[in-house]
Amino acid sequence: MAEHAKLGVRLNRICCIGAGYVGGPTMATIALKCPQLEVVIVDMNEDRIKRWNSDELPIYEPGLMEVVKACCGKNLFFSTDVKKGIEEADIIFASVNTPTKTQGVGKGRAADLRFIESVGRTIAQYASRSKIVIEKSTVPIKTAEAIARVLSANEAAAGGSKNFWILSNPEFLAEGTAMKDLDAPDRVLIGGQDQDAIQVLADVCANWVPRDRILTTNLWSSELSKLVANAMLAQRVSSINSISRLCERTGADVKEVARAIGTDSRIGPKFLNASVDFGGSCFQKDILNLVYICQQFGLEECAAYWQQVVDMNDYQKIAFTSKIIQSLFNTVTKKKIAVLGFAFKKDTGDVRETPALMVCDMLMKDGAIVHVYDPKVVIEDALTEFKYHDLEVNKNQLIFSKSPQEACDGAHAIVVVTEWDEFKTYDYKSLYDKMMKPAFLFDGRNMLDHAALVDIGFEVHALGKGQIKSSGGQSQIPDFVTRAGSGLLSGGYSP
Ligand SMILES: NC(=O)c1ccc[n+]([C@@H]2O[C@H](COP(=O)([O-])OP(=O)(O)OC[C@H]3O[C@@H](n4cnc5c(N)ncnc54)[C@H](O)[C@@H]3O)[C@@H](O)[C@H]2O)c1
Ligand SMILES: O=c1ccn([C@@H]2O[C@H](COP(=O)(O)OP(=O)(O)O[C@H]3O[C@H](CO)[C@@H](O)[C@H](O)[C@H]3O)[C@@H](O)[C@H]2O)c(=O)[nH]1
Repeated sequence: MAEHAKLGVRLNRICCIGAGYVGGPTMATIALKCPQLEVVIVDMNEDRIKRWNSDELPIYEPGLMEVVKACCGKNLFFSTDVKKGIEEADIIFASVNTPTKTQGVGKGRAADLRFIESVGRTIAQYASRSKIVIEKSTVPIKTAEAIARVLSANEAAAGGSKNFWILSNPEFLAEGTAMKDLDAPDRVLIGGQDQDAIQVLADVCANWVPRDRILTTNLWSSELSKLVANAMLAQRVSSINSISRLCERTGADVKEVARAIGTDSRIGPKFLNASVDFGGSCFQKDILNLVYICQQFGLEECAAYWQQVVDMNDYQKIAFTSKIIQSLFNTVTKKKIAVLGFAFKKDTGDVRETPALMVCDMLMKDGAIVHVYDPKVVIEDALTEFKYHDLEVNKNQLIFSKSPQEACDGAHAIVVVTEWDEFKTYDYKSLYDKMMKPAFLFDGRNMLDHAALVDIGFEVHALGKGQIKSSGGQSQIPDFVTRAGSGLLSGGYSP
């Protein structure tokens, strides 16, 4: 069994604690790229492990099934036996969830570190040799110190002499493109205090990642960089979303503005798509975490700066949904509304912090009957997310449809929340024919051909655009309505 000459750790067996959206794809990629290594992913969630070992993986990610199929049972294993996983591997990744605290000190902002702490304690309990422990989870700065203290205190109490080298190796994959991101990452970041331990992980990654893309830093820079990367990305979305509101008031088109500014190489074109909001399990939680850390260090102005990114995100969802209600003559009571897409972005079934949640909730609170169609999301996951946010769902008001036709049939409006590619391919004429009139369409992703939809007869509202005209340049709203300005029945229509 290969052993590191200086550290004395065995190099051919990796264990990952946490078989979620990160642990699963990340370790499957290591198994594929490093056939000489054995990779074991352990999780306390039995159902999740059962699904990883089946043909129905617990998460949907393009390309993931192929990699799991290629490696599972050869050098990739999924198990609930955490003890054995820890005992047998000397390189251990912690890829457990780090959600926002929902109670106590720091409630609603600080990261809940109980899962990461429990990993430290479990390693302390079962480790019979020295180990390299790698933080894969996104954690607040200085978490490595906490893990090190848990491990060393237990080791001292047991009178042992094992070493634990803690590394930070944050993950930058995005859902929906995880396998591509892992295959060709912009960079791999490794933070640590011991250069030999850093080299062990760098050598694993160098099996497929060019060395110049493997960045090494001290522990604290690495931990903080992950939070900052997410904060900067989310900040771009909030910035363009704030401009989308201004565009709607002024007649500028947010897509044109994004293109105009994005061609400046200093700004760049990515992450400038206006949307209903940035969703997902990471952005909000990580910014709130950053806000909390700034506050902990007395940096109130810095905290307020980043808090505004989250506040803008909340405002955008409310503004988008309010516009739907206003446009539908200020009431959606008993009206069928078709919501296309429930996932927080395309190519995933993940609904954590999806904007669809607040959009549906606001519509239902106003009395609407919401019919959702999403190609991947299952209703149980959606209901769990409503519950997690303490949002009540009347089951007669939230229906998951099996097809877009079923969702749109008899609806007053279509609301596009997720940018699934298939939404571009629908026959909107036949959907329109079966809808109530006027038939409204709200494009929360600016992804459809708006002029063509106006040609069909839809009244189209797109994020960050003023009044949408037909392909022949005709206005879609009768003159007397636009002249009447923002009266209630005109739906508060802006130019
Ligand atoms: N989801 C993403 O796209 C993404 C990307 C980059 C980083 N991250 C970060 O990675 C971490 C994991 O995220 P995720 O989305 O994979 O979470 P997840 O909830 O999908 O998976 C975490 C898993 O850890 C398991 N777990 C928790 N404590 C455990 C313990 N003590 N022993 C065994 N299993 C345990 C849970 O049962 C769960 O299955 C988070 O810190 C997150 O912020 C997530
Ligand atoms: O121009 C844009 C880009 C994104 N979004 C939205 O922003 C959210 C997040 O999108 P994305 O970043 O693509 O997906 P995530 O899977 O949340 O990935 C982010 O969060 C991960 C977890 O930390 C990081 O690893 C990734 O690097 C980071 O991109 C989604 O709702 C997107 O629809 C926009 O509205 N407009």
